[in-house]
Amino acid sequence: MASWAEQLERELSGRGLAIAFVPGKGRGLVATRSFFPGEVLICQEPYASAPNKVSVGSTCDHCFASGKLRKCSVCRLAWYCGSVCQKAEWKLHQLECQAISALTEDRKKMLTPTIRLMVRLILRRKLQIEKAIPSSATDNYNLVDVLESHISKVDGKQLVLYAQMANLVQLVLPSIQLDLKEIAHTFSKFACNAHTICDPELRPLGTGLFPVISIINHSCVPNAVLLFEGHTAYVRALEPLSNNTEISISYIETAATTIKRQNDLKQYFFSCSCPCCIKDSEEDALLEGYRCKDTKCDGILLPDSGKKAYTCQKCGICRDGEEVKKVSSQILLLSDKASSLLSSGNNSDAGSVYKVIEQLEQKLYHSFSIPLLHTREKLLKICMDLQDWQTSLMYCRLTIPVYERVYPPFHPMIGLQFYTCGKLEWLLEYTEDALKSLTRAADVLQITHGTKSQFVKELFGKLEEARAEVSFKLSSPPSS
Ligand SMILES: C[S@@+](CC[C@H](N)C(=O)[O-])C[C@H]1O[C@@H](n2cnc3c(N)ncnc32)[C@H](O)[C@@H]1O
Repeated sequence: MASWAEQLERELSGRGLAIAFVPGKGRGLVATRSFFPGEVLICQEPYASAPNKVSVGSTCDHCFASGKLRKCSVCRLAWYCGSVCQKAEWKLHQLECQAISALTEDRKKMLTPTIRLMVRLILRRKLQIEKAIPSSATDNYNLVDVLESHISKVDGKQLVLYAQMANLVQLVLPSIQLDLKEIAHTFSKFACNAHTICDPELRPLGTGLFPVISIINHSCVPNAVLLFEGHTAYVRALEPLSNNTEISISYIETAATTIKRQNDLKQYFFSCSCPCCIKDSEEDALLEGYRCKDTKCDGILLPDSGKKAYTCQKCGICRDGEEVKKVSSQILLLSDKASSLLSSGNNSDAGSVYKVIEQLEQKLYHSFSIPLLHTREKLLKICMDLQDWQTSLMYCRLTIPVYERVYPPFHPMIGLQFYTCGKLEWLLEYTEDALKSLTRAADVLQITHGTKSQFVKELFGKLEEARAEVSFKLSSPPSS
């Protein structure tokens, strides 16, 4: 019988994929035929998954769907959207349920999503070993066994934490004799291999381990994107891929300076050398850059030594370092106030403070700067929550040119922002604008999310409605 590795190789080859050793990166996934933009390269259900804290009770433990859910009456921790999911999880949850129910209330509180992910992983492996549930070429523990862990590079403090977490897992599963060192090692694998399961609008729902998808390496300018339908992970091509191309996805938020991106990648123990990370720092200066004193100039400022002054790289005008420092500290002070208002649920007052911050940031930063973008994103969310559609639309429109600058053309964030813009325009009866925005959204999202997803089908429906409305308006005689 073929080994699990040969079976996996065969399975991948049938899909036009192969595992290759990529210098400096370890294993990687490579295309062995061409793929078109939007084509699914690979899809996989999680080997193990767990909802995050916010999603418990609002997301089905099995399929990650939201809606009306029913709680497991025994452990009172697991939630399911219906009997199909409850049945699909039953053999695993039965063991999990017994373990959780035996815990004291204090211990139950220690069941973080990561601990639960580990418990479910161990139980799944046990059930597969006992052949109580099936395994396959892409669904077996051997794939988890060979995942990169970087355990030798993990610092002492983190190792202690992993050891404590392993002890806790043993307390949850007292009937299974665990190798605590191996469990700590597996926690380290989670850190560089687990993926955040998101809904179609990229809101995080939980964490999952998808061991075949984990073979895909990172790039800040990826040629593929990982998204989810329910709990199933889909990797789609973002551009035409030819034979022998290494497939890459992004592990992090890429709308950030190189320093920030490299910092976010630290948990994966590598330094990215993608084209975006090795090019000169002009783009970085723009992303975190201050604006020129001349409001008509769109130049970027670079600091002189000692940051006593900042000089515009376009017109040469200088901005005083002290003035920049003063505005920056005003913003910092207000940001603390705004975020504490926001976390106490006072959206209206938080919105007022963020509006002041946005005004100050407009004076300080270049219009493409990331801090200004983030403030406008917060204001968009707050105004949407307050149902202030007109102001929401204003902030949404302001973010789009920045998104188009900082993300590649087929990035889900661009599609989603056009979608939000289109829905707001539709609501405010700017029908022609809505049609344009929804069309732009559909162009991007049918590549990133696929034409068959419910989310894109709904978008197509709205687009049809907007098209019909615009052509009706054009064909109706103007009222006298
Ligand atoms: C999710 S795994 C990807 C598969 C991995 N290469 C393997 O051999 O199993 C993440 C790990 O792959 C490596 N990696 C991913 N992207 C990389 C890149 N762009 N450059 C160097 N190493 C990378 C790092 O070791 C990282 O911790």
